[in-house]
Amino acid sequence: MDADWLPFHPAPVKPTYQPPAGAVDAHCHVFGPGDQFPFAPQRKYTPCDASKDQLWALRDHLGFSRNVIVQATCHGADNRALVDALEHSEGRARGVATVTADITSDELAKLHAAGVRGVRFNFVKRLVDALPFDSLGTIAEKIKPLGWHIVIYFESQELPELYDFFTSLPTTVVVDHMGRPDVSKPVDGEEFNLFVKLMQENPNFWSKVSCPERLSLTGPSTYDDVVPFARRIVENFPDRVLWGTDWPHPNMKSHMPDDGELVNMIPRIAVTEELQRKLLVDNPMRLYWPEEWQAAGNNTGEK
Ligand SMILES: O=C(O)c1cc(C(=O)O)oc(=O)c1
Repeated sequence: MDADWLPFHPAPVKPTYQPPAGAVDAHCHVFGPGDQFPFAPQRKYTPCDASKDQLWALRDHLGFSRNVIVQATCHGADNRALVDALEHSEGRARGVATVTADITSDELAKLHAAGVRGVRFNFVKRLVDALPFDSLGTIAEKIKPLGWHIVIYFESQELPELYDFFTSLPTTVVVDHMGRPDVSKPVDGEEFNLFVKLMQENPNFWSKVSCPERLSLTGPSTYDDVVPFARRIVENFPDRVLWGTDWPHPNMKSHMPDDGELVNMIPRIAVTEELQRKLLVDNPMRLYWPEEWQAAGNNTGEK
């Protein structure tokens, strides 16, 4: 692991906020273990191991029922650690993979059988060698028949340039971490308004209201400065938001968040029980477990 790597919190508090039954942690990762699932040669960081069993223990401790595991860039397009976790989740985890443009329909079918429902593309320059413009179009066409969605990770200052490209994507698109707003800027200022416009004018766009620990400038005691940004998204787009811990919090340099305290923030960003239920249960179930959601008598609605 890198010399300056901060490992995840060893003993998060038991949250005082109790999530609704069936809550989904819709953004988390597994790392390795490296001796079983080696990290990618082209990775930009070498993390600590963070295994599936440690993830399940955290899920139970926090009062959650399910996980959506997102392929971390340190594993590149080698999805073996992700697939292994999904296959040992007893149906309680779905995945978002990273694939290359030459992926075959057989390989996609295998990922689907394991529980993958989306592909992730990274536009954060410190995490990748090249931005995935060319491959994204090809891959989008390949995944469309499977009903998968695209997850994109980018930083707010890049959005003006990427806007037209993103809005041309043909599937449901999920944005990681609210498009990483600069929370020192006004919540109703030009920069965040552009992200709100993206969500407003493109009903196929969803947002994760995650990662206060990455975005906050005021720091870990309350992450107060992130709350108005997350609330604005939750209240304007209650049916298109997801929440996740981001465990094991790759590349945190300033501090390591307590995952229990992150859960305690949820009622501050989704302030009614109805908003909390949509954020933590209805929305992730519709997107990741639609058959089960429908079989239980719910409407799958617009994805
Ligand atoms: O900001 C990050 O460093 C980061 C990295 C990764 C990854 O390496 O996959 O995923 C995240 O959600 C966030």
